[in-house]
Amino acid sequence: MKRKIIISPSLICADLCNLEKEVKDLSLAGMKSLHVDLIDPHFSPSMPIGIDIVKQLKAKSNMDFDVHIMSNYNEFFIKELVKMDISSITFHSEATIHVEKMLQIIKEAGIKAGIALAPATSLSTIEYVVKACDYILLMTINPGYAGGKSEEMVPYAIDKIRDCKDLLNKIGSNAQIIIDGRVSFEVMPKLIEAGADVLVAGSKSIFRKGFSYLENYQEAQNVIKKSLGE
Ligand SMILES: O=C(CO)[C@H](O)[C@H](O)COP(=O)(O)O
Repeated sequence: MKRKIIISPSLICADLCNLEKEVKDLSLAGMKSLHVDLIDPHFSPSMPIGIDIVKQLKAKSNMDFDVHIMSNYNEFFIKELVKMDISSITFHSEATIHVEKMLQIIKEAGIKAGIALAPATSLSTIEYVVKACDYILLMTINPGYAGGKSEEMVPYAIDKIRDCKDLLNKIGSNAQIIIDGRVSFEVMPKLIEAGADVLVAGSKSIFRKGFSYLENYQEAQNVIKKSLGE
């Protein structure tokens, strides 16, 4: 089957004062997926987006909302999100005692489920539950802030993606690998070669300054096509 790479722009990189217009513009540029971070203060004091904003935006958009919970209150957020028309929900294993229970609540609602890992978290923590996952989200920066002010992707990001792909192959899992954090046009080919399926696009690609969303998305598509040898 032909390999497909999805670009999922990260909502926290958009103009937060104009979210409805921003989501519309991203959709008009041709993107189908939207990465939505729900962050509590344990992960980042910035807390850019709350549950009511997600609810209102979803009611106005046909994009596939790929929600990434960065919170210690997973059960609360998951139970709210499953009432909405959300496409996928990922939550952090580091912040969850009952990982299987969370996966079960999401799957029973007919929503795709994934586990997210902060850069320093070992892949061994997901080994026994990978089969129940549709996604594994690998954070390639330490969670919290978009914008690429100082921090670059962690240096072991590519090795970790390769190791994750090997683990999925070993277990016979079709889970897709989502990469989140400082995904630039320059690094995309390496991410794709290592096994990434979904690229969360932020300040260094879709939200790159000086270009429209359409121009940035077209560039991303060109990079993807080249990387896949199309
Ligand atoms: O999860 C995130 C921050 O915690 C963001 O999705 C991610 O950082 C995207 O923005 P950038 O590409 O600018 O890093």
